[in-house]
Amino acid sequence: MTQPPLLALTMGDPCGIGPELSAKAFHSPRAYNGMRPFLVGDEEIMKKAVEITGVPLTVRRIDDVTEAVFTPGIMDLLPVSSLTRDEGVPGSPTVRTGQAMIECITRSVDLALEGSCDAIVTGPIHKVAMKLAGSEFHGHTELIASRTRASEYAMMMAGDRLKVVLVTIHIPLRQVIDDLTSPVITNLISLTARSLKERFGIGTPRIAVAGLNPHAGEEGLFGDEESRLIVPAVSKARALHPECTISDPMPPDTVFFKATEGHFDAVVCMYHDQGLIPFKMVHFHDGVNTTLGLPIIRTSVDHGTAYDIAWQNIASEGSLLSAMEMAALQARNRTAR
Ligand SMILES: NC(=O)C1=CN([C@@H]2O[C@H](COP(=O)(O)OP(=O)(O)OC[C@H]3O[C@@H](n4cnc5c(N)ncnc54)[C@H](O)[C@@H]3O)[C@@H](O)[C@H]2O)C=CC1
Ligand SMILES: NCC(=O)COP(=O)(O)O
Repeated sequence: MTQPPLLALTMGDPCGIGPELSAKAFHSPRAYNGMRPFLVGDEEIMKKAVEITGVPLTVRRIDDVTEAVFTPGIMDLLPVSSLTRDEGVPGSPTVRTGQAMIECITRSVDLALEGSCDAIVTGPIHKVAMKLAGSEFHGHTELIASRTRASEYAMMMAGDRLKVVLVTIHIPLRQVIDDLTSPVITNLISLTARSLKERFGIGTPRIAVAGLNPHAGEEGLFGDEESRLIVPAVSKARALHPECTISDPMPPDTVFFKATEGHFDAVVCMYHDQGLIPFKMVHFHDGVNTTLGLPIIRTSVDHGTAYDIAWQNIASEGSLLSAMEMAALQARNRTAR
C-alpha cells in the first residue's frame, strides 16, 4: 500500500451523536495521520453538525471518491440522502432518518466491496430506528454480514488492554444457552485466532475462553456447559490452531483482569454482557467495535447513539478516532500479508 488507507466513514443515526462526532473527528489532527477519510452522509445534517460543534471545517460535496482531497479543514462528503436541517431531531428517529442512516451503511459497504475504499468506519445507529425504517436486521453486524455474504462473522470489541469476542450477540439472555453449541464455539475460537493473526498482526495468539457459569461451573457443581460444550470445543480449536495458546474455560470473574494484565490477546465470551461490561469499564472512551470474518474491514464506535446528549456538543469523539485508527491498522496488516 503506497498511499495511506482510504476510509469511508458513515455519519450514523442523524438523531444521535454520530454527525457531531464525525465533525469533531475530521477536525482532529489524528484524522489525516496515516489515513485518508471521507464521509458518507447527508449534506444538510453534516453542515448543521459542523455549526453546532463550532469546528472550522468546510463540508465539500463529492460525487465520487476520486474527487476527495483529504485535506485538514475539509470534510469530503459523499451524499446519500436529502434530509433537511430540521430533520435529525435528538432521540426522535423517523422513517426518513432511519433510511438515510441505512443508506450510508449499504453505500459504504458497496464501495469497500468494489475496492473504492480500504475500510469502513461506521457511526452509531439505533436499533429501533433500524426497525422503524423497515430493516430486517438488528444492527450493522447482521446487515453488513448479509450484504457481504459472510457466512461466519463475529463481534469483537477491541482496545489496547482488552479484546473480547462474542459467541452470541444480540439475543435474549434466556436464549443464550440454547444457542451455545460446541461447533459454534469452536468456529468462534478459530475465527478469533485467524483474525488476531491477519487483522492484528499477532503471530502466535493467546486466547482465553471464558466459562459460562460461576467459577466456570466448579467441576459441575454450578452447571455442565463447560464440560459438555466448551471443553470439547477448545480441544477441536487447539487441533485446528497448534500455533495458538487456547485456555480451558476460565472463571469469568477473573479472566478479564488477567487479560488486562497482558496474559491473553483476546477473551472469547459466551454472551454479550459477559464481554461488554468489563470491556467498557476499561475502554469506554477509546474502545472499538470491529466485525471479524467479513471480506471487508469494518470498525465502529463502541458506544451507541446517546440520544440523551445528542446535538449538544458534549459527546466524546475518542472512540470514533480509535475506530478510524484501527481500520487503518487492519488495512495495512491485510496489505502486508
Ligand atoms: N456502533 C453502534 O452503532 C452501536 C449502537 N448501539 C445502539 O445505540 C442505541 C443506544 O444504546 P444505549 O444502550 O443507550 O447506549 P449508548 O452508548 O448510546 O449510551 C449509554 C450512555 O453512555 C453515554 N455515551 C455514549 N456515547 C458517549 C460518548 N461518545 N461520549 C459521552 N457519553 C457517551 C450516553 O450519554 C448514555 O448515558 C441502541 O439502539 C444500541 O443498540 C450501541 C452500541 C454500539
Ligand atoms: N453492543 C454493540 C452493538 O450493539 C453494536 O452493534 P452493531 O451495530 O455493530 O451490530
